[in-house]
This record gives sequence, structure tokens and C-alpha cells, in this order.
Amino acid sequence: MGSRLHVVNEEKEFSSQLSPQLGEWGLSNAGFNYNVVSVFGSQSTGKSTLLNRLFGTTFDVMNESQRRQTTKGIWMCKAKEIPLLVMDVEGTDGRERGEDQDFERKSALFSLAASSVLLINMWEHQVGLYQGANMGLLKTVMEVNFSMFIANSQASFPESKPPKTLLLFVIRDHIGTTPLDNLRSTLTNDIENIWNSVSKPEGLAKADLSDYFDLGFVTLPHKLLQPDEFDHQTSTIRNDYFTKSTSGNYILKPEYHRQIPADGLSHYLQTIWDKVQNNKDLDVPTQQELLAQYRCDEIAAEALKVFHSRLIAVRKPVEVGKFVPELGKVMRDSKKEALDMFDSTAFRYTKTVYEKKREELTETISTTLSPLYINQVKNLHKKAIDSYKKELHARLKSDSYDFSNVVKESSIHHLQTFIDQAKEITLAGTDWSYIETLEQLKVDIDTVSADCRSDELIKLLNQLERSIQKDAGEFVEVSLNNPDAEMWDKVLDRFNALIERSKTSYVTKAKRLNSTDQEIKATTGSLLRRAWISLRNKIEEQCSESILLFRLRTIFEDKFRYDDKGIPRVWRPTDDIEAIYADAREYTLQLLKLYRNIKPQDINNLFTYPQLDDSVLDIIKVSDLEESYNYEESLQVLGEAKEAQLAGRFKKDADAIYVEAKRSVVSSISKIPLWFYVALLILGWNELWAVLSNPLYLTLSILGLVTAYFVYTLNLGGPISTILMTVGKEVNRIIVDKMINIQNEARNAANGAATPEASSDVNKNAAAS
Ligand SMILES: Nc1nc2c(ncn2[C@@H]2O[C@H](COP(=O)(O)OP(=O)(O)OP(=O)(O)O)[C@@H](O)[C@H]2O)c(=O)[nH]1
Repeated sequence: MGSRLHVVNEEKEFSSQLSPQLGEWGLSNAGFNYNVVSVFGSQSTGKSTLLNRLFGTTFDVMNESQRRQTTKGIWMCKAKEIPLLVMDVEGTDGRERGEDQDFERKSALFSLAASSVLLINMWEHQVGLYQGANMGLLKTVMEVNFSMFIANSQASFPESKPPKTLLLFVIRDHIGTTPLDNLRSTLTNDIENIWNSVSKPEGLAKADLSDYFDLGFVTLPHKLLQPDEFDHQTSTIRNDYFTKSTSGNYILKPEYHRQIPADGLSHYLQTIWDKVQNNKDLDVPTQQELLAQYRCDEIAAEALKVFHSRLIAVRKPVEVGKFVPELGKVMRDSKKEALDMFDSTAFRYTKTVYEKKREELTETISTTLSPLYINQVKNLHKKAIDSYKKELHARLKSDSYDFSNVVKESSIHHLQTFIDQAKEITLAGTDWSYIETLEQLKVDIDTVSADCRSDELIKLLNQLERSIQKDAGEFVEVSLNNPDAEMWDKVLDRFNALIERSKTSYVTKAKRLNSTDQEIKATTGSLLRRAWISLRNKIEEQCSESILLFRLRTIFEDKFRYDDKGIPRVWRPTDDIEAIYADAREYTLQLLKLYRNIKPQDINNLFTYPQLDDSVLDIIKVSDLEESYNYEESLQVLGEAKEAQLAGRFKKDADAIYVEAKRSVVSSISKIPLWFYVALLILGWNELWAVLSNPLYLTLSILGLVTAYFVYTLNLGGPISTILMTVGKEVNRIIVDKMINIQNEARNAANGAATPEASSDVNKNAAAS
């Protein structure tokens, strides 16, 4: 607390340390709960001594032996235990500054702008003397008071009066011979005279001194001659005038306060000094307003900084399309926190400025939050649509549902949820609106419902188409495998019945999906077209070349190889194979003609479907195949060329079967006649009897017959002959080798003395041969 600050130094420069110093003194957040006191008086009149005694400050006191000026510029120190800033101003008539009277005036202006109390320090013997009693300085103070506080007061302080200043005269070395009352009256008289001589602004010519200044007078005994009394008196003044607010003499009254909040004091004094220093008009109310603007901006900036930091966590997710449930709370809390922070300090500044700046801050906050709101509303919209889709699909999966009810319930629920959540993030006092998005959501929900219904219809159509395909596949195959004149009647009859069932089922389900009659009509038409295409595909499949050829061949064989009773024919030479063959072939070729066209006997069985037109295409999408399908063309199954080709191939197959039949007759004719066996028995009777009567021959014969039987029945003829052939070859090879060896040995024996080489050559030649 003992530290002091050279607020304005000898070079008339304002200190940059005032703001931190105020913080050190614990006054930054004091608001209006502080005061400023300045002391004026001639040089070396004990001003610093007085301040140190009164307020416990640490201003330099002149060294008795040197008698040199100690206070240069303006010093500031905080009073001990009182929220009071004390300014020690360089003494008037400063000898060191010589003719620089300008500083006096500047310091007076500066002190008056900040201080609620001006202490005028003077010796008792100076009372009544114009120069010594600083009367010149007082005149300056009174004059500048007008220009500083009053000139624009109507503009700046429309409701309030300009602040008053207390001039407290401290009469030093008061011996007591002249009572204080006399001194007071002399000084009051002098001051009144000065007041009267001061040129006053227009309209204030008759203004009273007491409207702007209060006067106070205290005396102090000689410090050196009456030290105890001096101490006692300074202590009394400190308590009564500056400490005890309940005391009758207490002078730190609110009416003297300059209404500069402590947090803005540094900037305010700096500006004041700059104006004073540059000899510019010093209009305190304007300065206060400027200060208010400056400080309110500063406070708002600090509040906004904190405000932005609160939004970091939610900003990104909201921007990337994520729904942030706590956004409403975060926005409300951060806005309130910022405004509270602003209010807590800024409310002390000029009301109009404060209110305007608060409005600006509110606007900035709203502008910052607005994109978050807009994004969050978009996210809500997306969330509502996604959730609506999911719910709709889930509910439509259940076996029994009423589409219109499901849509109604679900859409009301989602719209209400959207409204509730959008309301929750709509901050009071803003013109934010979610109505446009709500309207869009309604449209989108309707679109989703329509899409969903359309999907369900398509799903239904697909299911029925598959079911028709399966059922049609079975009866088409059965009917086409047994061709007769009523083949197509059977197919179409079954198909019509199937379509009738499917149509009834479809219409029932489509009505549950809330489809309109038009939609049902259009989609039923599509179902019929698709069903016909499926049937036609199945017919195509069953009339493919291979299947049809196989079928013709089967029909032919049935007719050719089996008689009318269905018994297989064993061809005899007496049979008229050619006629049977021609008959069967003609019969089959006639049946082939049935496959040419889908042509029922009963014309009523002919299936038709509604044609596609634009009104249908407006309602449903159809495949290209369905759109371009030609019903008339689809009635033709086999083209002429294909039929001729099939007939040709069939004839070849039939011919082959015919030739086979013919061959079987020829082979049966070429068998050994019976009489040959009778002749053989008569001629070979003796040999047969010889075998039968001899047990050995009989046994061998039976064994031979049994073996032959098994070889024949098990079809072992081939393998056995292969084995026998192989064995024969092997035996042949061994015999040849043996014979060569024997020949070589015989030749060696005949030659006698043949050489080993010659012998070897012979062997090689023999081997080679
Ligand atoms: N006669 C007398 N002398 C005093 C009194 N108080 C202080 N002094 C002396 O006056 C001299 C100047 O005291 P300062 O307190 O330095 O006076 P100042 O007005 O602050 O001086 P500057 O800052 O240089 O203008 C010192 O030598 C003090 O001892 C007093 O009440 N009576």
C-alpha cells in the first residue's frame, strides 16, 4: 500500500502504469467506491508532510537542510485503509519551473477533473494575500470548472446537476491568535470576490459559488513547535473528514464524486491529461461519454471473448450437421453470462452509452448465435425426417396396419417434436423463426409418406408378380407338356383365375395403403401387364428349341412305340412299320402347330390388359420392357422359320427311331432256324449221349456251361478276352526269347573256337534280329 506512482512526470508525460498500479492497490473493481483528493499550495508549504500524516502516504518530504523543491509533476498514492487516491501536485509558483506557469494551470485542470476534494494548503500568514493564498490558482479553477463541467452539461447530464467540488482550506501554523472563524470569513470574502470576477458563461451570470463549490476550513498547529497538537489535529481531521462517514464533518460525499468507475479511471485520466497537455477544450461530460464508450466497448469485448469460448464445444458439431441437444441451454447460458459480465461493470458508465452498448452487445450475441440456430433448425429438420422414415418403415413391417393412421400419428408426433425442440432453441428477444423450416418439414413428411406408399405398392406388386411367376410356371409346364387342342384354354383359364385372385388381394392391400382409385387403377394395370409378361416368359422358356424337340420326340415315341392300349410294341416282320411311323409323325407334326400361337378355343379365355397411357405414367414408374411391350406380338410363340427348323430336326429324330425299329425286325429275321437245331440233335445224338453218360464229361460240361452263363450274364466277355490276349502275347514273347537263346547256343557250339568279340557280335546281332 505504501507504493506511489509518478502519474505525470517532470517531462509532463502520463504514466502507463496507472492501470496496473490501481490493480495493485486493490481498486480496479471498486466501481464508484473510491475518491480522489488533490492538494494545491505553494511550494514547500508542507503539502507532502500533510498528506503523509493525514493518509499514511509515502510522498517525498523536503530535506530541511536543502530547502529544494521535492514534488515535481504529479504523484499519486493510495491512502492507508481508506479507498482514497491522493494526488500530490507540484507546488504553485514552483521556482524550478521559473516562468512555466502553464503547468500550474494544467495540473489544476487535471486535478479538478478527477478530484472530489481539493485541499488548498496555506500558511496562516498567507491568508488575505492574493498570491500567497493561491487566489490566482483558485480563479483558474473556477473558470475551468465552467468549461469542464457546465458548458455541455445540458447535453451530457440532462437530468443530473454538474458535480460540485469541495475546496478544503488547510491553514498551517495556526497560532490561534486569529480564530478560525475570522480566517474563514476573510478567506470566504476573498473567494467570493474571485467568484464575482470570474467571467461566467451565458445564462449563468448570476450563478452562486455555492452551486459549484463548497468551502471547508481547517487549521493545523505548527508542526515543529507544537508537534503533539499537530499530530492530534491531523488525526482528528483524518477520522472526521475522511474516515467516519457518519461524522458531521465527513467530506467524501457522493455529490462530489466525479462518477468515473475505478476500472475506467486510468483511461479517463490519460485522456484528460492528453487534452490538457495539448491545450484542447476539456469537456469532462464529453470525456465521460467517450470514456463510457471506450470502456463499454472494452468490457463488451471481454464478455464476448468468454462468450465465444463457451460456444467452442457446440459450434463444430452443429455446423457439420449433428443435432446437439444441449445447444439451447448453452446459448441461453452463454448469452446471460456475457450480458451479466457486461452489466456488472458497464452499468456505472453514462447510462445512455451503457444502454446503447448493451443493445449492441445483445445484437452481436444474437448475430453470433443466429447461424448456430439456423444450422440446428436444419439439423432438427433432418433428424425429424430420418426418424419419420425409420418409424414409418418399422410400423409398416407389422402384419396389420392402417397406413393413413400410421402416417397421421407419426407425422403429428414428429412435427410436434420439431416444434418443441425448435422453440427450445429460439432465444427470447430475437426475431428468429423456424416457421419456414416447419412448413418445409410438412412438405417433406408428405413426400416421404408418398414415397413410402409408392415403395409399399411396388413391393406388393413385386411380391404378387413373383407369386404369379411361380404358380404360372407350374401349370404352363404341365399344359404344354400335354398338348392338345385345348392346351391354350387350359393355360389361360388357370392364368385368368390366378390373376383374378391376385388382383383382389392387391386391391385390398392397396386400399389399406391409402391409395386413391386412380393409383389403384394404374398400378393394377401394371400388375396385369407384368403378370402377362411373366406368363409369356414362362411359355417362351417351355417352347425353347431343346425342350420342344424333346417333347415332340417323346410324343412321337409314345405314339410309335406303344400301341393304342399303351403296351410297348415288339416289332414283327408282319407289322406295317411304315404306316405306323407315318401316322405317328403326322400326329406329332400336327401337335407342333399348336405351339405357333397362343390361341384358345374359347375366345373368352383370351387374356387382355389395359394399355399404358400418360395418365398412368404420371402415377407410376414402369420398366422399359413393360412400356414397350407389344401384346399382339406376344401372342405368337413360334415363328415360321423356327417351326420349320423344329419340324426338320424332329423328322430326323423320328427317322432314326424308325430305322432302329426296322433293324430290330431284320435281326430277328436273321436268327438260326429251328429245324437246324433238330438236325443237330439227331446227328450228334451219340456224342451227346457219350457226354451225358460219362460223369467226368458231364461234370466238365456243366462247369463249362455255368462258366459261360456267368461270363455272359456279367458281361465279362470283353475283360476275359483282353486278359487272354495279353497272356497270349506274353507267352509268345517268352517262346521267341527261348528260341533265340537255343539258336545262339547251337551256333556257338558249331563254331567252336570263336573269339569273345566275335561271339559278342554274334550275340548282339542275334539280339538285334
Ligand atoms: N513551519 C512548518 N514547517 C513544516 C510543516 N510541515 C512541514 N514543514 C516543513 O516544510 C518543509 C517542506 O515540506 P514538504 O512537505 O516537503 O513541503 P511541500 O509543500 O510538499 O514541498 P514541495 O513538494 O517541494 O512543494 C519541510 O522541511 C518540512 O519539515 C509545518 O506544519 N510548519
